[in-house]
Amino acid sequence: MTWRDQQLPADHPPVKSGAIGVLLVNLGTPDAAEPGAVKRYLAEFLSDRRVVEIPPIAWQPILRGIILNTRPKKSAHAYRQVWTDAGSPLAVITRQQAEAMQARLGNEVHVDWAMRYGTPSIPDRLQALKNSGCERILLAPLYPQYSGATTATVVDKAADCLRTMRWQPALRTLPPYHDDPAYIDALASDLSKQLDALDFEPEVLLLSFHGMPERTLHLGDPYHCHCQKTSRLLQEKLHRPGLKFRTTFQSRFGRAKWLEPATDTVLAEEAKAGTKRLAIAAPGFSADCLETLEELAIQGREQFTEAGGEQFAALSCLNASDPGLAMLETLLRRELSGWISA
Ligand SMILES: C=CC1=C(C)c2cc3[nH]c(cc4nc(cc5[nH]c(cc1n2)c(C)c5CCC(=O)O)C(CCC(=O)O)=C4C)c(C)c3C=C
Ligand SMILES: [Fe+2]
Ligand SMILES: [Fe+2]
Repeated sequence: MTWRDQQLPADHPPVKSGAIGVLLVNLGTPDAAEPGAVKRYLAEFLSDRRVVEIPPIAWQPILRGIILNTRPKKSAHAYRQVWTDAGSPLAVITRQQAEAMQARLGNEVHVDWAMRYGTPSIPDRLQALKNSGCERILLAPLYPQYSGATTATVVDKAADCLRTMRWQPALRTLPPYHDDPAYIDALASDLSKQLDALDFEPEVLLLSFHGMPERTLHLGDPYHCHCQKTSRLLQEKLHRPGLKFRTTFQSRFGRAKWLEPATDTVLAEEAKAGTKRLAIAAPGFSADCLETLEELAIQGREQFTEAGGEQFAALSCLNASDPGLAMLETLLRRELSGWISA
């Protein structure tokens, strides 16, 4: 019997110790493609002050009075276009990534996954890792480019959860990896393969990142710079002299000015300027989701072809592809060094 066991009351749950946990986290998604579930998800997501930086006294009446009464129906329709038998693509792919990391990293670590908004929640999975004996946890927000609205809010949520624990696990976080050679190489190899497999040769490749209010750039958020750097490094690595690259920002939300140029504007602009063949990739998304499968692959195609474009392809995200998983393993092992054997 160890010293610690001796301190526990007889009815205390068993305490295992010394394990290492990894928690992969992505943005979150509704539990079902129906308005009620979308409303619950949007209420949590859009109430996060890291996401909408308007004082709650001004924002909450707009959110509760207008947005949550109109957007869920429209968004649920969009979700239905991409929903799978196993659920929302973002959750399905994140789970696949976690299962693959468990197989690659072996029994020395427990790998789990969570969603920042919706389920499975960060507190729920952090507590589960702790209950399974993890005294050290690597928190991995799956956002290559840092922003307050994504990476930071994951860390905030984990910290809120740790605040409730008497006996906290030690926490490490995965840094942004927008310029990491492992990430750029994985994207270049995966996108090259997809480009070579197309039945047409694109004249233009759009690199579309999720947008943010432009104001966040002036307030010092590095997101825009991280996106531009990823884009530059990826173009260099892909090395396709005949291909024109453009970096754009998608998914504008609300009335404020967002980062430009906007993906939908550029799609129409390119087609009107005579581009007939175009491909689009979304390097900032580690998993395909509503924003890539519906907004880019479905709406983007319509925007391009209605403006005169002829051939269009939306390329997949890294998802659970071999290059994507190898990259994730490299990044995680680097952060786990000293915690697990090499
Ligand atoms: C890659 C990073 C993301 C950033 C940065 C980001 C910022 C951001 N998003 C909204 C509003 C919405 N985003 C929505 C969906 C969504 N956003 C991201 C990623 C980033 N968002 C992902 C991966 C997804 C897809 C989720 C899924 O279920 O597949 C939505 C919901 C859908 C809809 O109703 O359109 C909203 C709303 C804001 C305001 C914002 C600003 C900082
Ligand atoms: Fe978003
Ligand atoms: Fe969208």
